[in-house]
Order: sequence, then C-alpha cells, then structure tokens
Amino acid sequence: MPSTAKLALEDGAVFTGVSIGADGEVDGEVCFNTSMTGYQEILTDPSYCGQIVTMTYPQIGNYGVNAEDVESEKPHLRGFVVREHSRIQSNFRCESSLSEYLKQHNIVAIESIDTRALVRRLRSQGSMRGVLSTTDLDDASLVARAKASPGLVGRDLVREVAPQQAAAWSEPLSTWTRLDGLQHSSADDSAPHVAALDFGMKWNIPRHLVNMGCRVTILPGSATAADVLALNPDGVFLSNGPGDPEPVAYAVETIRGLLGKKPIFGICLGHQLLSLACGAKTFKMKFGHRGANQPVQDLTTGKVEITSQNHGFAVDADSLPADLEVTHLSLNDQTIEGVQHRSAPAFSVQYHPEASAGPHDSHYLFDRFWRMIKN
Ligand SMILES: NC(=O)CC[C@H](N)C(=O)O
Repeated sequence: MPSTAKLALEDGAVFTGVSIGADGEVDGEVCFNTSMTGYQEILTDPSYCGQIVTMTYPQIGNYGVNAEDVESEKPHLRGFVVREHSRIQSNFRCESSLSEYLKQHNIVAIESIDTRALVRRLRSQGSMRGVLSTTDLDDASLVARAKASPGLVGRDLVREVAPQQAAAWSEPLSTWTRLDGLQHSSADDSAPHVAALDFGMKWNIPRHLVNMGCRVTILPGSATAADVLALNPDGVFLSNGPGDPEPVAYAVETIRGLLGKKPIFGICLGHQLLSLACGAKTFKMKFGHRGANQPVQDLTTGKVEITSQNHGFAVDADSLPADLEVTHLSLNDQTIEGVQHRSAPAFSVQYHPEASAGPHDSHYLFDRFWRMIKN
C-alpha cells in the first residue's frame, strides 16, 4: 500500500499526496525548478541544502538514476515534490528507479499533488517555508511547524555541505559531455594550478577545469587567504553553495585577501561572495531562478545564452561599488547575472556554465578564466 504524505506551507495551504521516498518529516524552503530533465543532478546539487524542491515538469523519473550523473556524493536537498513519479524507467544507463534512490538516501518525497497549483502559489507569494511529512498527517500541526521552521535567511548552510579536508581532484568530464572546442592541453606538472574553494561545489565544475588542462586542488570553503596563498595557485575558483551568502562572512574575508593577488572566477554563491567582498550587498529574491532555460545576455559581447540556474539570492544592483562592472543580465527580470572587477583579475556569474544539467552555451566562461590565468 502506498503511504500518504503531506506538504504544508506557512501560509496554511496543505497538499495531500503519496510518499515516493523515505518515511519521516522535514522542513525547508519550498521552491520550484522548471527543468524538464536533470532531476538527478538537482537532487545531488549541494546548493539545494535546506530546500524542498518542486519539479514543474509533470512526470519525473522516466530515465531512472545511475551512479555517474551525480553532482556530489549524495542528495542534499531536504525534500522532493513531483506531480507523477514515472513507473517506467527507460534508459540503457538506468541502475535503479528514482523512488528506490530517494529511499536509499533517506529523502522524504511526495507525488500526486497538484504541482501547478503549488507553483502558482509560490510564484505569486514567493518561496515559502514548508513541512513535508509522512509521519504527522494533521494539517494544523504541520502548518504550525512550517511557520516555526528557520527558513534560509541569516543561516550559514555552507558549513553543512563543504568538505573538511583539502583534496586533489583529477576526474575529467564524462564521455557523454560534448565540449565544443573547449579542450586545452592535458594536465601535467606544468599545467596551471587552480585552488577551488568548495562551498558545496557541483562536481561538474572541477571536471571542466581538469578538461581544460588545469591541476585542481579543492580546499574547504572555510580556508583562509593564507591557506590559499600557501599553495601558490595560478588561479582561484569560488564554488556554488547553499543558502544566504551574507552569513558566510569568513569566505568574504578570504576573498578580500585574494583579490588582486590571484585571478579569481566565481560561480553562483561564489559570485555572490565575490560581490560581497567588493562591497556590494545581496538580497533574497521573491522566488528565485531555478531551471535550465534561463536567458542571459553577456553585455561584453551582446550575445544571449540560455543558462542553467539555481539561485534564490542575487546581487543588489543599487549596491554595486564603483570597482564592479555588470557583465551579464537576466533577460527575464533584469537582475545581475555576472560581474567583473574593473582593475583586479576577477569575474563571476550567477548561473551555471558547467550546466549539468542544462545547455552548454556558457562553456566559454571557463575559457575566459583560462585566458585570465595565462595572462
Ligand atoms: N547555486 C548556488 O550557488 C546558490 C547560491 C545561493 N545559495 C542562492 O540561493 O542564491
């Protein structure tokens, strides 16, 4: 017998459906992702720590899951919401069903709710705190716990997902990834050495750096500028990561100590932290950008690219210091999607050039970093 699950929001709405994951109860910020595929990459993207993710695409799980298409060692989101979990998995790479995978990793998940009604609510009122449960099915107590849950603002979630130890990274991109002319030389001792500050990094980022011919050392997001400089890297990469960037003050401090000393490239949380280090402010967006078809314009070339995104905070345009120049804009809502420093070799984007999942339009940014390192 399938067991009942409920999703309650802080505004009092309760959605009753069927459990497709582990038994239990979780709270988190309820948000939505508009990608049609890539659920496995979404589940394992550490940036979703603290969030209950709703997929707007109505059928999820069609191609099952495999051990290769992961962006970290395990799922990091708090809960998962779909309209329908496909009973059929059709893919030669499939190793298990999505439902089995969710149970194996203790992720609470729900299907058979009206995800369109839920997303319309989130879109008009903004992302909300929620509780997803298979254990307590009392509406009033679930709503009360949603209201009492901590939410994302002001919490440092990087500490929950960042590694504790430094490590070398050598894995290249999977053979399924088309590089479109990105490949440089293979990595040897003369290869540029990139120190990647890991705030919850998606693995496709260091894979890209390796394919470009870089030697990659991953450092915990809590590393100091002195830790980074002790490696004498040729470039520094700032990773994506979960939650509110402003409480991650130690990373802002580290970046201040590196600015102007080493070429810097940041993605998503890394972009927000670089901007904070330069004196900008960030703000919480109404419902954020999460999906694989987000249009962005590169103002330095005029070109439009279709991007993969996952962010709920953004850099405040009104707070931009004179040192920072906007390089990329969202064509959906004109928010900042990229910046570069006017005098120091440092730039960053709010979206995900490593794709995974998503279009490959933005690979050129890894090339820009490569050229910055070489100069
Ligand atoms: N993918 C990310 O790095 C997300 C950055 C940040 N946690 C946000 O939601 O805006």
